[in-house]
Amino acid sequence: MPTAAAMAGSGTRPKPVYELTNVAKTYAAGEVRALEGVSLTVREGEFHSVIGSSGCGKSTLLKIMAGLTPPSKGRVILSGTPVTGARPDIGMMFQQATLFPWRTTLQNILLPIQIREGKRAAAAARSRAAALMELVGLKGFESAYPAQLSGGMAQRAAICRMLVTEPRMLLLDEPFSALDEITRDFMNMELQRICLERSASAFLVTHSIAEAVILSDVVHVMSARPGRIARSIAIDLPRPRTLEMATLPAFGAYVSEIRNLLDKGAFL
Ligand SMILES: Nc1ncnc2c1ncn2[C@@H]1O[C@H](COP(=O)(O)OP(=O)(O)OP(=O)(O)O)[C@@H](O)[C@H]1O
Repeated sequence: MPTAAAMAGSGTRPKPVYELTNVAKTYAAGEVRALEGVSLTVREGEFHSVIGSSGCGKSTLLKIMAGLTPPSKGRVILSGTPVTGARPDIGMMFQQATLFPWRTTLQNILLPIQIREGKRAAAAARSRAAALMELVGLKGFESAYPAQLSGGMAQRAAICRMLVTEPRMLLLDEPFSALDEITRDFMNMELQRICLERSASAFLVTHSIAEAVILSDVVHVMSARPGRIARSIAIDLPRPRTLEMATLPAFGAYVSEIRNLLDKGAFL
């Protein structure tokens, strides 16, 4: 399968999904400049990551893209229309699974549909939710409560909840950072598989350079506050990516390039 970077070079570029132009954000009546002049384009089926030092504005960027907070300046377009609030075509996932403890796993997964379309629509989506649970290895846990799930299983349930509305765009804020390394690697490969199967686009906030490189078509390196995109690096490794690719010289070269940029952070 050609990489997104290779497709970009061949002139058959997929359509833009997200287009951010000169996005800026200030907090505290302009006292805190969190983001400045952020412009980027995520195309159909592409996986992008953003990496940068703590407090450089990564989560702020994701919240703006999700329509959870407005930019102070600039434009955010998703599938041709401005993002002005929460949208059904966006799926989000955070560091904590935040499942409701009094609802079963299946009921938690169906919740976004119940909230948006009511109980009848949620009931009609049960078989879709069950298929998703099978896809992520949760078959048989439909009636289990969150307290009966391991951390990895709870995150898998959160993936199902994110996907049940069939979003084309996934926004991910360090979704697996609370998991142990082995589970995290496994979940990242699952995430890739799901994105490839559904041609979904994704935008991931991470602190892990290796995670960003193994998953992404493009890694955006942010400068220290106010966060700007210092460099966008196209990762030209074939898909599907495998964990073994971390031993390739090209992988090591990307990791070193990003680490060097981050080390110079304040001067970018
Ligand atoms: N609601 C808010 N009010 C005031 N300042 C805020 C608010 N939210 C974020 N900030 C500030 O904006 C800056 C960017 O915050 P943000 O959470 O986006 O950074 P981050 O890169 O995601 O950090 P981390 O990697 O530590 O999670 C920080 O200096 C933070 O203190």
